[in-house]
Amino acid sequence: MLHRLATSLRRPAVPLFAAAVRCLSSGSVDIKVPLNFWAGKRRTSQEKCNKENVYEPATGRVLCPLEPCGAAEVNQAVEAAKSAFGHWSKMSGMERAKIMIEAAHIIERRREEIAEIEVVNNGKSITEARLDVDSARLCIEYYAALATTLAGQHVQLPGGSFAYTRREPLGVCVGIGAWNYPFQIAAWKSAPALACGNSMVFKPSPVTPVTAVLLAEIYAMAGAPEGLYNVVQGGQETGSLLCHHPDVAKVSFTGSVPTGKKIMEMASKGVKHVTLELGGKSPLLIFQDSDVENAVKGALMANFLSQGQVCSNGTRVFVHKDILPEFVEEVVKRTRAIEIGDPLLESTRMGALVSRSHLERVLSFVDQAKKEGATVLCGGEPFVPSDPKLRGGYYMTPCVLGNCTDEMTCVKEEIFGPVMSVLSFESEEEVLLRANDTDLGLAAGVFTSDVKRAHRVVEHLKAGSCFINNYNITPVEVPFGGFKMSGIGRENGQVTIEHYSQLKSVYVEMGDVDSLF
Ligand SMILES: NC(=O)c1ccc[n+]([C@@H]2O[C@H](COP(=O)([O-])OP(=O)(O)OC[C@H]3O[C@@H](n4cnc5c(N)ncnc54)[C@H](O)[C@@H]3O)[C@@H](O)[C@H]2O)c1
Ligand SMILES: C[N+](C)(C)CCCC=O
Repeated sequence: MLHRLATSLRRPAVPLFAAAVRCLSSGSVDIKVPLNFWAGKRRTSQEKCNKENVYEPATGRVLCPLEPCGAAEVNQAVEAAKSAFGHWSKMSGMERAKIMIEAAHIIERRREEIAEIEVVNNGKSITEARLDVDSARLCIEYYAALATTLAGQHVQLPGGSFAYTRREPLGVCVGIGAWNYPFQIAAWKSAPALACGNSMVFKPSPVTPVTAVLLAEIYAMAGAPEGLYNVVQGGQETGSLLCHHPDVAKVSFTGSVPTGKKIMEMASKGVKHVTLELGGKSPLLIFQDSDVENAVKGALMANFLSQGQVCSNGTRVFVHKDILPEFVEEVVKRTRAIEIGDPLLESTRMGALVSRSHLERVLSFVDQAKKEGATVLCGGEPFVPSDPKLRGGYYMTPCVLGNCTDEMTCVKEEIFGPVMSVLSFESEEEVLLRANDTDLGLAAGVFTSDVKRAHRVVEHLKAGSCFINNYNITPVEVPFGGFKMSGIGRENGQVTIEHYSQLKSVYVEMGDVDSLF
């Protein structure tokens, strides 16, 4: 039975999964239910350390306290996952798929409610949050379908002997998420893990702890065994307990490069499998033969989704010098027109950044850019909406920086906010060298109407996800992940099955043992 999230409010209390109608408004939600979940139930943590508040970015109000899990709770969650693994891993792919498809149906029916809660906790616009929920659902549907196809190989050997391979699950997998796509990340990790027969303990970012628990309730409602997908809340201490836990077989992490390195180090102690989805500073190359209207739209998609807090963002926008004035005029015009404000309103296109400290960090990058000689072509200022209830929210105007050079901090470092740096280039050879001059390699894009140039350029770009004449589209059928320091492993697509399973080879002798001894 679903818990009632929310909401002793200034308005009537609303059960989370009450009805598929719009029910929340910014500034009206208090979360009163526990956010940890294991062995089929929401749980309160007994841990006394590291308590912190969870905020609503749109208003700056406290939503709830975060109750982090300590060693005792982490052990209970892992124990629950171990127990579920025993049962789940023995089910057929068809049986697992049935439950996952049911979970996807629940998500489809509850789309609006899940999206609203995501907005309240994350600050992104409701329009984007709905698309994130759709991506989560599609991912679960996709891996449910793949679960039914998991199979091994038969290999004929001399004398009638043979071998076969079995694709087996890893065991208890840990997922650790970032705050920019809380529900989507939880689904992108759990769907392939569960499809392969694993169980999962997921730790969301302490900044956005709310919607991963909804996913736990959804899997439970769909008929998953108790303990199949569990949620423990907390920050680095809880994450570290999970990474070191001897009963954990794999850690799948989404977050920053520095934390990713620590995760890999911790996992290496137990020789655990890792997937690392890390940061980026991706280039977008716009050639003189581009359709400029589409290139401008692509640059906006590459920079301003989720208030610019997207790992794959193409924040280094290289524009051929012949079309630079035309491009800049149009991109600035459209950036100025982006409607900022209450993320729960349909008309809003940019909501609030995730936290006060993150907003200040992003604004400090704009100040630094000015000091280093970049020109602010628009935005880059704190924004205070006229609605009094939003005055404490974490808003800024989306920013386009001109006159940028490769050495500037804004061009070198991941800002993770709505700040686009525009650079000029003259030749394909030159721009490729500059585009690849980074330790990161998550994504890259190219706009051109020359099909040969498009493929030639993509071949030379050192990035895991490349876009031709579009940007930041991530269909769940297509693998997603980074080159270089942007990560290890992939999410989505068929290949991810290999990252959540292991092969067993079985040799079968049909004759006598031919012993050398
Ligand atoms: N490649 C991708 O798919 C992808 C997607 C989203 C975000 N990101 C990256 O994530 C970053 C922003 O997210 P963030 O600020 O939440 O990242 P972060 O690295 O600060 O935190 C990510 C998660 O790791 C946990 N964590 C922190 N220290 C830990 C430790 N020592 N042991 C175990 N867990 C620990 C955090 O609590 C959080 O859940 C950006 O760099 C962005 O590019 C990457
Ligand atoms: C769906 N997006 C916008 C491509 C985001 C992918 C996940 C990275 O932060």
